[in-house]
Amino acid sequence: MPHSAPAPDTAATNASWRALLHGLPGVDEVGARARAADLATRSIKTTAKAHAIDLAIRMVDLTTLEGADTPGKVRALCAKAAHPDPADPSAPRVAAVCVYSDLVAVAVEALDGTGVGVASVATAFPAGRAPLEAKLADTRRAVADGAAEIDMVIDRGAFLSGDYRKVHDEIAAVKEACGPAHLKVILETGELATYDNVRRASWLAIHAGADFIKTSTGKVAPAATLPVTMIMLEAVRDHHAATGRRIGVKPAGGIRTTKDAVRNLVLVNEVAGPAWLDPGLFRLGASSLLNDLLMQRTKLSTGAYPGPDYFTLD
Ligand SMILES: O=C[C@H](O)COP(=O)(O)O
Repeated sequence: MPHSAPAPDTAATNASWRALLHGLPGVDEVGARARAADLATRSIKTTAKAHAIDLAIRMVDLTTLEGADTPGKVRALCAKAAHPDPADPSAPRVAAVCVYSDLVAVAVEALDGTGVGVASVATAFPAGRAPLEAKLADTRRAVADGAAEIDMVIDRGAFLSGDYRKVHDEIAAVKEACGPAHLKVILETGELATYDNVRRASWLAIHAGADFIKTSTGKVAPAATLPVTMIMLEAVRDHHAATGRRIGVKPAGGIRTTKDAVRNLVLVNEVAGPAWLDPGLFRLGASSLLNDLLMQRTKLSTGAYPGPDYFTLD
């Protein structure tokens, strides 16, 4: 059954948003967990695995979002993003480096000419508790400093109170402030309580102008679980079927191993379809996944794991 419906017009009342979102089909929670678990057991052949690892590397948003981040740490991360394996130039670069907005200019300079994008979290990440004007100023600053992608958080308090119009209008305002930059909308699914809410928030974000929907900030558990990513993939699949427009998906938070990455790729292929097996439509937000992908890549090509100090720390 399609999980999409025509969006209300821009003047829609909160009641009409509520009627539409609560009119979406409910998620069978047990069935969703079982399907995601079943897909997670699929194995892939060695040749496909080499391809999957390189694709996963190209999909990584290499992330550092710590209070202790420094320009030096961001420059080191950028060097790694552009040349993940200095001993093997065939290793692909990652999609983007993701940093706080005050470090965007540092990342933009460090990545100039590399083809790696700069993404910035914004809108009072991770809690999103600030007046809209502050969120818009944060967004505009990141874009002015050169961020090509903005990762915003939704107002979970408003969403859980049923104030869907507020959530929608805030996303739409941030989208406008983004100008040419792509907008990823973080749902923080670990705070949304139910899979039905994950589906509703996905739908709301898509209709408010999201270019990507993203699971989590990485600061709240559970983060990017397979059932949640599956529900979000269903939403973008159904939106595409209804409108012809493709929205991207970004699981983020707790994705640490090649096995995690491959499971996500299987899910993408099976649920949204092969068109989404592209960094333009699927990203893996992760601070410490890249090293494992590089280790497994080296193992596949040489037959042996590199030593523990071979790759620089994520
Ligand atoms: O957006 C990405 C997340 O903040 C990264 O979370 P992680 O440190 O669990 O990989």
